This record gives sequence, C-alpha cells and structure tokens, in this order.
Amino acid sequence: MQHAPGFLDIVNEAKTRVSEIDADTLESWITQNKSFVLIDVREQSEFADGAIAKAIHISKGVIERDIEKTIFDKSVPLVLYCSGGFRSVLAADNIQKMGYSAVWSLTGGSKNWLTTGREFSQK
Ligand SMILES: O=S(=O)([O-])[S-]
Repeated sequence: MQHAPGFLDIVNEAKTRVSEIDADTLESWITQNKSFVLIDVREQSEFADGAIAKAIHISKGVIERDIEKTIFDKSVPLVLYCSGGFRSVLAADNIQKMGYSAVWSLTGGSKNWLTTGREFSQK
C-alpha cells in the first residue's frame, strides 16, 4: 500500500530517533535466545491471522496506555513490528519518549519477514 505523504513525513521524522533492526538480525536474536521482548503493534485482527513466533500483542493504538502495565523494566530490549515498518516506528518513538531505552523497529515489518522466506506462527 502506498502511504499518504503526511503520514510518511511523520514516520521519516520519527526515524531520525528510532533504531531499526533487519529481519536477519531479528532472526538471529530469536535463534540465539537473546533476551528481548518482541511486540506486534498491528491491530488485533491482523495479529490473530498469524504473527512472528513469541510476539506479544500490544496494538499501536494502546501501546502508550498499556506498555507500563506489561513491561515494567524500561531497560529491557524491545523489538516492535507492524505490517510494513511504518506504524512500529511511530510506536517506538513514543515509548522511547516514555523512557524505554533499548527499542528497535523491524525494517519492512512482517511483510518483509514473510517475503524473505520466514514464517508466522498461528495465534
Ligand atoms: O504499513 S504499515 O503497517 O507499516 S503502517
């Protein structure tokens, strides 16, 4: 989907503050059992159709409201993903402003995860 220019403007502005992680690196973190929390920020209906294994779901719409009830330690590494890697950048930017200090957004999101030969687990 081609995103609207105003949306892309705020995503690109947020990207100046947000670190991104590529699918190869995320896969190696999963394989190595690295300690981090993977958060799917898509809508509940998208998550229900399948998600990256071990991901928890906190949608972008409620992440600022709910994350402190789920992730108490703000130094825990967090990897956020959405469908295309845009919404997750905005969510990552906001939770960094709340004090989370080790946050990444998955480049290209779940679409890139799938098109590069990786799979979802069913939720
Ligand atoms: O397309 S998107 O899920 O990155 S907003």
